[in-house]
Amino acid sequence: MLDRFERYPLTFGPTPIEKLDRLSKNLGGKVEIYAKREDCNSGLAFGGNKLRKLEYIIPDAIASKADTLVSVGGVQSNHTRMVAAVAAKIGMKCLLVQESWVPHEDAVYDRVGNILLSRIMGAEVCLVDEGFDVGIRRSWEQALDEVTQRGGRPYAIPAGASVHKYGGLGYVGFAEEVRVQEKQLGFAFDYVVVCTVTGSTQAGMVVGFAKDGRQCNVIGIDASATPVGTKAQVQQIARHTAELVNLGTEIADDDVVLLEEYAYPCYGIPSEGTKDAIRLCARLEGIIIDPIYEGKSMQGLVDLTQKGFFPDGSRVLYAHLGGAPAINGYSYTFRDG
Ligand SMILES: Cc1ncc(COP(=O)(O)O)c(CNC2(C(=O)O)CC2)c1O
Repeated sequence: MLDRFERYPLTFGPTPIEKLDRLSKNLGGKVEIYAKREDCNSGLAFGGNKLRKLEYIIPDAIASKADTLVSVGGVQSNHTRMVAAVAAKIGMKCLLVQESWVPHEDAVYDRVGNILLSRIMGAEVCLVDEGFDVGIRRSWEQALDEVTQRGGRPYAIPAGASVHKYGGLGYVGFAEEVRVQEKQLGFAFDYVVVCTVTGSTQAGMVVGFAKDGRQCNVIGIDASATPVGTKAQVQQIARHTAELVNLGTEIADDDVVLLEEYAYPCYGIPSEGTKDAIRLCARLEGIIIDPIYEGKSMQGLVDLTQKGFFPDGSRVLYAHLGGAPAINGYSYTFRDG
């Protein structure tokens, strides 16, 4: 599906799929839970899902003769950390807008984790007091202008690299990769569970799995707490990406399955259920997930399994998209473990 698109290698290659035996057993043993470890996909600054997306965006950045990657996220954005890492790797400058997306309680929230890593990697980090939104940000547009006014040549990467014209391609590739691994495993997964915020991860999966009719088996767990806007963005990106790769079939609104009930209390703040899911995953599988994103998709996976959403015998693939560094901004939240 992606043969005609240039890919700039930023990852180690196919990410491993591992069976989560202890978690599966703890949840009743009727559903087989596996994880695809996108969090271990690269040596670039702890990796994660944005690098799979950026592999299809960076060729365009290089071809445009840009000298500065410009992007945006919350203070503990994984996306901006990965943009900083890629800029360092390919020898470009990096300007990051970090907005106040999270009403955090931790005194060191803007000094540890992802934002610390971005600073160490040499990105210019601008804290902007603007609230959360998955769409195009005025602060980011102003940053693009700023680079131009300085005589630089900016390359625009929107939040999560999602509404970028190539933003969905990486996770079309994810689906292609899973199909190859399924042949090796000798079975096909019945469901894929994925965290959704700016939308191109799920959108790419929907398009990629539409190739074999499994688009509705991609279960998006909303972590934006703005589900109407996020779902619309996933649908828009999926339709655009389907055209780009000549899918040959329409992506219908209902092809995007987005569950809203685990995003509470708001973007970036974990509920007790989220914190329990983080502890369960850590204590049963030694796998670290974060309070902003994967903690909420794991909360969804646990709850859905416990209430019988997946028929007995289902094989469920949990996409671990990364995000662990952000947990350092939640030390107060987890002060009791
Ligand atoms: C670890 C992790 N898991 C899932 C997601 C959601 O992916 P999408 O934005 O493609 O829907 C992010 C995104 N993070 C954003 C960021 O700024 O880091 C784009 C919001 C993520 O980092």
